[in-house]
Parts: sequence; C-alpha cells; structure tokens
Amino acid sequence: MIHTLWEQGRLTGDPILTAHRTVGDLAQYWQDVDAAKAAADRPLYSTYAYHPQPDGTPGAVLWGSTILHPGDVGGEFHMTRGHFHLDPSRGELIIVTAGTGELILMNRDRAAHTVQLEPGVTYWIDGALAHRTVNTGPDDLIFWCAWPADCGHDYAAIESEGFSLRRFRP
Ligand SMILES: O=P(O)(O)OC[C@H]1O[C@H](O)[C@H](O)[C@@H](O)[C@@H]1O
Repeated sequence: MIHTLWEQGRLTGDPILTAHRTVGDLAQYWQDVDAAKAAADRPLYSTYAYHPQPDGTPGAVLWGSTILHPGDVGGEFHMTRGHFHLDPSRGELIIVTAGTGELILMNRDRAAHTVQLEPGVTYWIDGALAHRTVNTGPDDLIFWCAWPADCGHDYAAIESEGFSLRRFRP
C-alpha cells in the first residue's frame, strides 16, 4: 500500500517510480531551441507512479501524479513531453488538484484541441489522442492520472513531429 499526498502532489510508500525532468531533457521539443539550451538545468516537472501490478498487465490500473512547474522557454509555457498510447482503446483519467493550464489533445491526423485545466477538473482522455499538459499559470500545476497498465506509450511520434498546437505567454 502507498499514500497519496494530495497537497504535495506526490506519492509515498513502496514502490514509487519517480522521474525529474529539466528543460534540457526536452531540448528538441521547444520552439526556441536556443532558449532551451540556456535554461537546460531548470527543473521542469516531476512524476510519481505507483504500479501495483507490473507495467503491461492486462486489466491492471496504474496511478500517478505530475507536478509541472510554472515558467516558459522563450515564451513557450512549460509542458510535458506528450505521448500517444500504443493501444488506442486504452484511455486515461486525469484529475487536477492545483494550478491552471491546458491539456493539448491531438489525433494521428494532427487535428488538435485543448481542455482548460483548473482544480477539480476530471477528464477522460480518449486513448486514440496524444496528450500533453501545459502550465499557463503562476503556480505548480498538479494533476493525477489513472491509466491501464497495458496502454503502451509512443513518445517517438511526438518527439519527431511535435503537437500541431503550441502555447505561448501572451
Ligand atoms: O510522460 P510525459 O508525456 O512527459 O507526461 C508526464 C506524465 O503525464 C501524465 O501524468 C501521464 O499519466 C504520465 O504517464 C506521464 O509520465
């Protein structure tokens, strides 16, 4: 068993898979690559995941959180990498508990739209859509996700082509 620390946006107990990503970890994702190089060491977001059953287990549900820090890179708001699920029938539930931002959703034909994120927003992400979160506010954007362990993750499509929508500070 683990504990979900709602206020802090993270999980404790065992096993919790943790990742801390910097602006530089997303070097090629930003429109302004030079600004990204200058801010390479800046903390961008942290993820915490609880796998009660091994990743890939059919029927299992995984649970995790992301703390996406406020800021921008050359005017482009801080964001997560974004990814497709390999199995388009496997969606994902997102619950926002702090901060403000946008969820960018895009299909394989690159048609994209956004959902406004604020505390309390609970949204079902269609498994056929790539999804990326963007922090457009002054505080940490904290959200929680539950997803099928057998959804699979396709990062390559986004790493090479990006999303057809970007979000910049006005
Ligand atoms: O993995 P990224 O696309 O960078 O997004 C960061 C995280 O966002 C959400 O919390 C997803 O449920 C996680 O699976 C993902 O790791």
